[in-house]
Amino acid sequence: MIQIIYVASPESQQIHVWKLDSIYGLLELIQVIYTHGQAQPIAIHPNKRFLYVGIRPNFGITTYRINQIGLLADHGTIEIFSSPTHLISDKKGAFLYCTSYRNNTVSVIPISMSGMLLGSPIQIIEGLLGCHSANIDKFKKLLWVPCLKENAIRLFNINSFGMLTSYDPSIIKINVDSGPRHMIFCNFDCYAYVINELTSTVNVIKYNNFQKIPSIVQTVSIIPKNISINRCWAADIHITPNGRWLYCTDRSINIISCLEISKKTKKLKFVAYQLTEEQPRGFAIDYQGKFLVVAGQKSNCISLYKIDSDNGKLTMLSRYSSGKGPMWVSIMALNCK
Ligand SMILES: O=C1O[C@H](COP(=O)(O)O)[C@@H](O)[C@H](O)[C@H]1O
Repeated sequence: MIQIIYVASPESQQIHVWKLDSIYGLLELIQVIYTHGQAQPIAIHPNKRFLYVGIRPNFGITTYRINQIGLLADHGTIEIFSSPTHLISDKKGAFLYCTSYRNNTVSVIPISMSGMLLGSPIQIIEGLLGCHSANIDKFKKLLWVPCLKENAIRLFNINSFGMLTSYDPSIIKINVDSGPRHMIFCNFDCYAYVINELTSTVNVIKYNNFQKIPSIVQTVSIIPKNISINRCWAADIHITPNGRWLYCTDRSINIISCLEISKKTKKLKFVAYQLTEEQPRGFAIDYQGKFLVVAGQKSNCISLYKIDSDNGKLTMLSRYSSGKGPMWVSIMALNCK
């Protein structure tokens, strides 16, 4: 399995394309792209032939064609009306959802059969205060939008035209002053994990396809007990494909924390932490759950770690300079669906 890592660096307006050598635990730089502005959020089409990146200050989304070895070719940029913070496509790759923290909006952008973005958004949901990401659950029917400034997750039905309508209930309240930011879903059961930027905690949420009200079943800190912290500043959250290990970053003390997901209850237990790159805003886990790549927005480097599948511990394998202000990491396996 050949895996390619894409790292967006807004300050140097670059995307660095790395090839993972899983035998020797190394990354090989195979391409550097100069973007049409400060590149931040990345999303990859489910067919793995297109990569989308949000740019600013001239708000836009650039489409790159991905060739058979993972290299990118510019396929044009559409203008959008808000600062892109997060991108995600629906599971069929027919619609792209662009979340804007600064403009409090989620925009719905249609994707053509060929993977090109079809111009202006067909819908813009406004008034989502500090919305930081848009996430689609395992039933592929709901869009979950953590709104940092509302301490809530807004829920939307995704209809067959990709358009959004308020779900009932329309909102999941999170603890006051938490600042929900990013989230991830368990692949095997109806559980969601939300990282809260302002308290560096994770909420475990149980949901169901027919049960209307998702419920918070646990809130756990990602900060080690032996570390005193003046300010919480959590960022990203990801789970290994086997659903056993959950990782989160905090940018104030530059750590990656590992929490174990109980097979039975799906609740979390803090296991270990790893000092890492300075201001680790984005990271990704590879398709086999063996490697983790984290970007340091202030260190201008990325680190490659090996994941110990038995205890979740991380071992640093190698480290690389990767643009200026690297902050988004996406990993794609070239030859697997
Ligand atoms: O995590 C954060 O993200 C927000 C939104 O990112 P942006 O680049 O779209 O503004 C950022 O404003 C905030 O400072 C940071 O903590």
